[in-house]
Amino acid sequence: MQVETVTTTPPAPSASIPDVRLLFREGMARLGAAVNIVTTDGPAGRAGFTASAVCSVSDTPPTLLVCLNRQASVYDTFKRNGVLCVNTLARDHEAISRLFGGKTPMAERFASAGWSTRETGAPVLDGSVVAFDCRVTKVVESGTHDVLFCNVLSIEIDHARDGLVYFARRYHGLSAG
Ligand SMILES: NC(=O)c1ccc[n+]([C@@H]2O[C@H](COP(=O)([O-])OP(=O)(O)OC[C@H]3O[C@@H](n4cnc5c(N)ncnc54)[C@H](O)[C@@H]3O)[C@@H](O)[C@H]2O)c1
Ligand SMILES: Cc1cc2c(cc1C)N(C[C@H](O)[C@H](O)[C@H](O)COP(=O)(O)O)c1[nH]c(=O)[nH]c(=O)c1N2
Repeated sequence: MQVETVTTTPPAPSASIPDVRLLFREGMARLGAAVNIVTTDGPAGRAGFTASAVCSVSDTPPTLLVCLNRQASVYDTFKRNGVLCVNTLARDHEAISRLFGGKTPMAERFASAGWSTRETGAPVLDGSVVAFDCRVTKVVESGTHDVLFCNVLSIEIDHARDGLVYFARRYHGLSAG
């Protein structure tokens, strides 16, 4: 896999940083976001985690980004495989979001649902609202996270599925109709 990596310098440690961190999280808790299971498979094996830090970058070429904490257990697997699928969750997917967002063993996470594959081999979740099958083309390190820029190779949409958002540290359903 050939990816460009850009590194930013983190701010110098300061006694006030823990307060800023808590305030930042408090603020971000009020910025509602779709919930996704981001998966990968390949030479490094299969892995997946719950992610709300996912967003559109460009439609030409179709590009989205995913922010992944470098301390996450799945980090090395994603880094080595270089492919991923963003599976956007539906209203009835709260339990699987909790499984992939906790310290659950990987086999148990994947045993909880049905999966298929498209171009990259990354697992596509049965019943997702939309699934974006992607190749990672660029990685930017920023603070505790890597920002993964992803070229979207194929998209599967289910227009009938209700959505799921995470707001104020709770899950909320969204009507599709
Ligand atoms: N972007 C992320 O890495 C991210 C996002 C959501 C939740 N989480 C993790 O899930 C757990 C529960 O989160 P919660 O939302 O219920 O409460 P929380 O108070 O830990 O987080 C509130 C909000 O802050 C942001 N946030 C949390 N941790 C972050 C991190 N390490 N880096 C950047 N942004 C972060 C997210 O937008 C989150 O919804 C925590 O362990 C949290 O770290 C991580
Ligand atoms: C609603 C919600 C949203 C997110 C997360 C959690 C939850 C509950 N987590 C945390 C991530 O899912 C978690 O670190 C791992 O799946 C479990 O940790 P380990 O895999 O055991 O390290 C998370 N992590 C991350 O690196 N980027 C993200 O965007 C998010 N978003």
